[in-house]
Parts: sequence; C-alpha cells; structure tokens
Amino acid sequence: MLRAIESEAYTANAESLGVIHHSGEVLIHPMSFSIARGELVGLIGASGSGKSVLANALMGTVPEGFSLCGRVVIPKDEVALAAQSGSVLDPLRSVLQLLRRRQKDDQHLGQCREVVDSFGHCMPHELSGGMAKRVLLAQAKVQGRAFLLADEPCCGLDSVASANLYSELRQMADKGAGVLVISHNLRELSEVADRLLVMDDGKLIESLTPDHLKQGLGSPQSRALWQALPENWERQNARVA
Ligand SMILES: Nc1ncnc2c1ncn2[C@@H]1O[C@H](COP(=O)(O)OP(=O)(O)OP(=O)(O)O)[C@@H](O)[C@H]1O
Repeated sequence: MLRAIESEAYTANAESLGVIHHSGEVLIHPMSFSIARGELVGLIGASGSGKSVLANALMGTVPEGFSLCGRVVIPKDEVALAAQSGSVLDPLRSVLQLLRRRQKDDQHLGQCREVVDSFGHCMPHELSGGMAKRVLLAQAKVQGRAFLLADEPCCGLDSVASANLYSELRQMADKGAGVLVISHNLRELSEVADRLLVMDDGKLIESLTPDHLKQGLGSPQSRALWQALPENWERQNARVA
C-alpha cells in the first residue's frame, strides 16, 4: 500500500515492502530501508536481481498478477520517477511541451535550460538514446519534488554525458533532494553515492558505503559486483602475474 503523509518529512521509508504472487512466487522479498533528503543512494545488483521491480513498487505499481505487501511512506506527492526508457515519452508532444506539462514553475524549468535550448523543439522520435535520457531526467527534475527515483539514467550515454548526468544527480542531492539511482555503472555511482543498497535474487542484502565496497568489506555479492569491474580484474591479474 502506498501511503502519503501530509506533513513535510525528511525521509522516504519502505517498510516490509514486497512483491508477491498469489501462487507464492516472490519477486521482492519484504524489505525495509529509508532514503533521507540530501542523500544520494545507489541501488545495485546483478541483472534480474529485482531493481526495476522494486523501483516500480516504490511508485506503487507491480507486474500483473502480483501484489504489493508492506508500505511506502513518502511525503505527499513528493516523488518523481525518471524512467529507464524514452518509450514512455508522449510521442505527440515536443520536449518543451513535455517539460512545460510537468513543470512546478518557471524557475524549475529554468534549471533545465540546457535541455530546452539544445532540443526543446524536438519530438521524442527525433531524440537519440542519450538525448532521451536527458529529457527523462529533466522531466523528473522540473517537477521540483523532494525525492527522485532514477532507473538506469546513464545507460547508453557516452562517458562524458554520463559523468555530467551523475554530477547533476549529486547536485540535486546537495540541494536537498533524496535521490535513489538504479545503475549498473558501479564505478561512477560509487564516486557520487553516499550509500549503496545491494540486491540479490529479490532480496536486500545490505546497505554499505562506497568506501566499504571498494575496501572489500561488503557481502560476497557486493564484492563480486565490485570485482567484476574491468579495472579490478586488471589489478587482480597483475597481482597473479
Ligand atoms: N512483469 C513481470 N512479470 C513477471 N516477472 C517479472 C516481470 N517483470 C520482471 N519480472 C521478473 O522479476 C525479476 C527481477 O526483474 P527486474 O527487471 O527487476 O531485474 P533488474 O535487477 O532490474 O535487472 P536489470 O539490471 O537487467 O534491468 C526477474 O526475474 C524478472 O524476470
């Protein structure tokens, strides 16, 4: 159940949140965690570990036939989702029209001036994958909400665009938003995140800092994700040689 609270709150809480089928199949095992305003939290895990199902559950939606258990407690109307795929953009509206429909006010639209100036006139089908990613984030950003959920915001971007986007997410957190980022890009995520939530097979394994991850102090699942980065293989191979 999604419950919105009226008073201004400084954390979004998932309380025993799970996604379960009546047949007993479990996509998300009940889990609890919080995200504070001003904090950038990375959600990581191998493919198929349940990150996107969890992100959708946080927004109150589950795959057909499944039920949500537990609850999400967030400040009222204070969460925006930057979806994974540009296919959710309304194909009949230009980028500027899409942003105007969502904007909280002109000041928030002004924070996305670069996107507006570069391709505000474009229709969604004219956007490259990377441009669509920037529009998806801008669409979430102009809403001026306290919490942002970004599902693979950098997937398909070149390294410069990706670094810029991570820095934009960091700035949003520094200005007081609570940001949850789902990403496979562990190297860049670990440079900007305050904390990482690690999922495996639909379970929340642990919450740890990027420094602990880099020092190999996490669970075997976390260590496996870190060691799978190419630069970490090279170090291992160098040691073996
Ligand atoms: N609509 C659905 N119906 C049934 N099972 C689903 C549905 N969507 C996802 N799943 C299953 O839920 C599990 C988690 O999928 P999910 O897409 O959340 O993984 P993920 O961690 O986001 O993976 P990736 O990193 O590859 O995007 C997978 O086993 C997937 O097959």
